[in-house]
Amino acid sequence: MRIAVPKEIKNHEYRVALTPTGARELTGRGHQVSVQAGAGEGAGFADRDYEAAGARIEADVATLWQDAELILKVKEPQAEEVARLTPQHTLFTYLHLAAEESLTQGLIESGATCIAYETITDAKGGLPLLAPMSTVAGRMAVQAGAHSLEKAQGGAGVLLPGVPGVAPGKVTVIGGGVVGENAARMALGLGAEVTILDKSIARLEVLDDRYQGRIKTVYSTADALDEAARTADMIIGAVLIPGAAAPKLITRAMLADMQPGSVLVDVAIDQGGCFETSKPTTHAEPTYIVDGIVHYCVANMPGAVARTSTLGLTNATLPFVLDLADKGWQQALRDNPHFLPGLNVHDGQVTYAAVADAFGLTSIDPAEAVNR
Ligand SMILES: NC(=O)C1=CN([C@@H]2O[C@H](COP(=O)(O)OP(=O)(O)OC[C@H]3O[C@@H](n4cnc5c(N)ncnc54)[C@H](O)[C@@H]3O)[C@@H](O)[C@H]2O)C=CC1
Ligand SMILES: CC(=O)C(=O)O
Ligand SMILES: [Mg+2]
Repeated sequence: MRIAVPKEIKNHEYRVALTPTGARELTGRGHQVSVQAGAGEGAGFADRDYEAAGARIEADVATLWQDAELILKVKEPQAEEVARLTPQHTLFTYLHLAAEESLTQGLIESGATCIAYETITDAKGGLPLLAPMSTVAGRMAVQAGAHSLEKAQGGAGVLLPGVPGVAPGKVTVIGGGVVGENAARMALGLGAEVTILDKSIARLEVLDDRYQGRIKTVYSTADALDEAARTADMIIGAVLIPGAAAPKLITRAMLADMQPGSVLVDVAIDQGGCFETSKPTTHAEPTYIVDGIVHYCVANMPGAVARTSTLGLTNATLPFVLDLADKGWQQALRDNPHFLPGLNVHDGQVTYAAVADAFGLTSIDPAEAVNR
């Protein structure tokens, strides 16, 4: 198979979808790997490292895309990348389509086969290609939020651990999955008072057992959200309904109940965000203020720690990449029921129901697409 690895072009995105180690696995099986010149630089991989792994370096981005069958990326395609997609391409990357109607439309019109990392499942009910980046983003959320609490950033001037004689700051995490647990762990490590809200009792049981009362667990209701708004110095949004647009859990009206200079960190922004006042920001300008509340809404948080993130992400994606290369997308998805829900768009049709629902489109069953 002819495989292409473009250089990521989203703002301050330094990850790359394939390491030289991964390239060596692919070329060793007889596949042709072309890597855009400089694609690995931000993650610490030089062109010569890919060449040593048997890959070709391609300087011309148009040629790279035109020659490829399988395109490996990290972030959802940007407009100029969507324009390069054709029916010959299988695209494997994060897509987060429910948050972006124009991207969804662009992929439909491209005719390409588009498989999302974030909707692939595992036998334990998890999302194994989202989890490593959720771990990174959860861990970063507290450091981003703590910085945002400083006065120079518009924050309330609260130091999360407090000092002897001064109580620690309060952090509430909404959604106790991978992002939420990792954020809570970091906040706990900093000495903050930490509460996790979740709709899943089973998940709250796991967290309660794991942290033995050091983290408060609360069933997520409108009352619990009101209480969080009134009391928390920092609220971290970490909910997910796989593939779907995030529910808006903190409304603009609720900002009036928050202490001025409190911080909202919306990690769920890649699925549209779980605060009404959230809008995607970039690492170049990560925060903005609404009604005195600092908002941090970077949609590619792991891109800032590209070395760690690239290694973590590609450990998880490589087995799926090898399957796509060896078998082609149809057979690979037919053979693995957990790979199948990764298919989001094929041949002009949406194949993931929650994405279609977000925009009032119709979808077809991915099983129908792979058996055509
Ligand atoms: N901004 C960024 O750079 C990144 C964002 N993310 C995003 O973070 C979000 C969370 O991801 P994960 O932690 O991996 O998901 P997860 O599936 O592990 O956890 C989500 C949790 O939210 C809970 N939940 C769902 N609806 C809820 C509600 N109404 N109230 C309270 N809890 C609710 C679920 O029960 C689950 O425990 C996703 O949107 C993901 O795409 C992940 C990585 C990077
Ligand atoms: C999951 C995601 O959006 C990211 O890693 O950028
Ligand atoms: Mg996005």
